[in-house]
Amino acid sequence: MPLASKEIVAPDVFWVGSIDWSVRVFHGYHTDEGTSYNAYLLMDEDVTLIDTVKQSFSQELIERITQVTSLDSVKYVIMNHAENDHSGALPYVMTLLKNATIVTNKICMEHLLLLYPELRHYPFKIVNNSTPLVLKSHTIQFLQVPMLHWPDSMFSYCPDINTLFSNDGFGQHIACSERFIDQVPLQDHVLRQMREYTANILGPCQVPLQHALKCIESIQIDTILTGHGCSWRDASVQLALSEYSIFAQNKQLKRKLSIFFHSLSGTVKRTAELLAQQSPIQIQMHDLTIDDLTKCALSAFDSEYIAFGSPTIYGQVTPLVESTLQYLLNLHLFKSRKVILFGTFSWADKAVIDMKQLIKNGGGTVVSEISFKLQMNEKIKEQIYEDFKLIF
Ligand SMILES: Cc1cc2nc3c(=O)[nH]c(=O)nc-3n(C[C@H](O)[C@H](O)[C@H](O)COP(=O)(O)O)c2cc1C
Repeated sequence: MPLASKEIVAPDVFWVGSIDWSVRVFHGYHTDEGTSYNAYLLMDEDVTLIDTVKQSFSQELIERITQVTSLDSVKYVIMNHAENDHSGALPYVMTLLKNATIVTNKICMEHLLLLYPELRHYPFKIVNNSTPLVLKSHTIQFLQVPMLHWPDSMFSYCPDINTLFSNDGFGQHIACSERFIDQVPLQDHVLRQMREYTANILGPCQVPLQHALKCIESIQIDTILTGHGCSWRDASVQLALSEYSIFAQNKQLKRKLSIFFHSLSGTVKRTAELLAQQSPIQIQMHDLTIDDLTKCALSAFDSEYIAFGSPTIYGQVTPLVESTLQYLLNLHLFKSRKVILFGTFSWADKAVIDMKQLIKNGGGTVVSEISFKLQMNEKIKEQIYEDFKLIF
């Protein structure tokens, strides 16, 4: 059966990826809506496969390729990044693509050979920004975008069709039957998923992102074909670029307060609710016993204000608060944010002290500390009121 025509995603380019409808956790990231592993086949006399899929979808990838062309006609397999969601199928695929050479950068080749030693039996062609791959009727240029989000990450760009193969760049974890954002009824939803992906995967990558945007600013892009989720074409290309540009400059911050708390018997929870009541700005509330880290990162992503609350338990902040706080710190999500800490104790406050230390180590700015013994009183309420007058 030939591949459906909707899988022609750019002139001479077929989508040959896989949709993972049921994956819900992806290296710790909660993929509530599944994801896709997008691979592409560029039809030329020198047929070129761009990226592969997760190992469990290897056979599906082969079937899709054979719906378009013979396996023997594939001459190159470009690997833009070595992580297993893009490379897992590569060892199997190479056993069947008898005439193919793996095309990638030096770091990516090193990663691939460490992950899959059997690949040493196949030819590699090492490329960089100044060594394009010249096919019979197309040229592919390579743009190294290190740390977006691994040191080996690169974009491939085909100027003949103004198409950027962006791998993890501009992606989102969504499983859907549409290939482009303009085919999806709720485009805001795709943007939200892209922000969630950005917060959780690219959080610490603002500088590499600035570099990547600089690399592509002078090239004509009609289509961005991503490694996950929906791709971008025509007018939506600008939307994708402007989303990334906003994040690269940390301009996504809004007047919003994200409150994260853990409460064993309700005191900290009641305090969180009081903060929400007093706040003159939009609130997002996260009970850490319910909300996962992925959602917490998305919430913090565009919040100018972040509040964390914990009781002192066994002489310290609770592990749940500590790990969430550390996760957000690792993703640089305290950068330029104002932080409010609140906690309760029975005999010696330590939770607020611990949280403050963590935030100080991570370069955040604490603007208010609220700590009280067992029960909130009028004096504490007054402090919150006064602090909020100054903060907001
Ligand atoms: C298992 C347990 C351990 C606790 N350990 C401490 C502690 O080490 N130091 C302290 O001052 N209070 C300790 N407390 C008291 C709590 O910090 C206090 O009751 C707090 O107000 C509880 O907040 P919550 O109602 O939001 O859970 C402990 C309470 C529990 C239940």
